[in-house]
Amino acid sequence: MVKLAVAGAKGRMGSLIANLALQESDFKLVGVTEKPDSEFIGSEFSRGVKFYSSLREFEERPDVLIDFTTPNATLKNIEDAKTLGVSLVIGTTGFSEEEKRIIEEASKVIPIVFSPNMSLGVNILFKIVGEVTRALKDKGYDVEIFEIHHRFKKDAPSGTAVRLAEIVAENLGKNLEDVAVYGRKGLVGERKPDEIGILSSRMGDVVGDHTVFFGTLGERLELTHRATSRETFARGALIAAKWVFDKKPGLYTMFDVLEI
Ligand SMILES: NC(=O)C1=CN([C@@H]2O[C@H](COP(=O)(O)OP(=O)(O)OC[C@H]3O[C@@H](n4cnc5c(N)ncnc54)[C@H](OP(=O)(O)O)[C@@H]3O)[C@@H](O)[C@H]2O)C=CC1
Ligand SMILES: O=C(O)C1=N[C@H](C(=O)O)C[C@H](O)C1
Repeated sequence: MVKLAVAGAKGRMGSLIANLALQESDFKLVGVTEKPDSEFIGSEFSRGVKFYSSLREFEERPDVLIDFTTPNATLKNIEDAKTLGVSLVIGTTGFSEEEKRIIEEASKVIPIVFSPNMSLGVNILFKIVGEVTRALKDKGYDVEIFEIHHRFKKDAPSGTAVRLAEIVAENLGKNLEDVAVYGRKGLVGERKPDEIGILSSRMGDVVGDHTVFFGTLGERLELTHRATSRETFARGALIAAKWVFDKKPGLYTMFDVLEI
């Protein structure tokens, strides 16, 4: 049985993950967290499980912490997880390059699964996009990435769109920041052949749509993933928690977890 902690348990993802974990006999939910100034600290989440302000306050040490919060909160949790020897599943997005390096450093001490998207479908999309990019390289195809999310999302572009753009750039032998174009406005001139366009929309309750376009003169190929329920991410995070708890320190992705 995996002793589990869930960060940000009042949030859209945190609450779903914690509630699903309570229904699974493979997990014992030993506590959940919210912001230190939250009115819920000290109160009951469900079935005797308490809200804590940090991992350090837990009465029972968890094996794994699942974190879908904000970059600042995740960085704090990483420090506590390193001190206490707790494995991590990080689904939070919106990290700077410097913050990603901190996660990489921490993975020398504890095992970390870090993925901007825990759904099987998107991880298959990551694979396919790499393959298609290699197949169409130097054949005159423009690559553009579109993403749509709900109006409450704080970071843009989505972590998934950034990862898709990185995969395209890696497979074209480019450095993403040299070729990325984040939206367009004004007299921007003709599209350069090696640009990777990344466009974000926010509306209503869209759970998460991602499309990678490969367009040339006379045709375009569109690879789309649409999430219709957050359960797909939450179930992926729980699979990752079961997988990571007895692993050696290292930085892992859902490719490792799902063996794809
Ligand atoms: N990898 C994946 O598959 C997926 C990743 N995500 C990512 O997960 C993150 C969270 O998304 P979502 O659940 O929609 O966001 P929410 O805003 O609904 O949830 C985040 C929760 O974390 C809480 N929080 C903030 N600071 C702390 C802290 N210091 N300690 C504990 N809790 C804290 C927030 O509290 P408060 O509201 O009071 O600030 C909130 O309850 C985003 O980065 C999102 O992009 C989302 C879906 C799938
Ligand atoms: O904030 C969200 O909701 C989501 N965020 C992730 C991202 O930024 O890629 C994954 C998913 O699309 C939902």
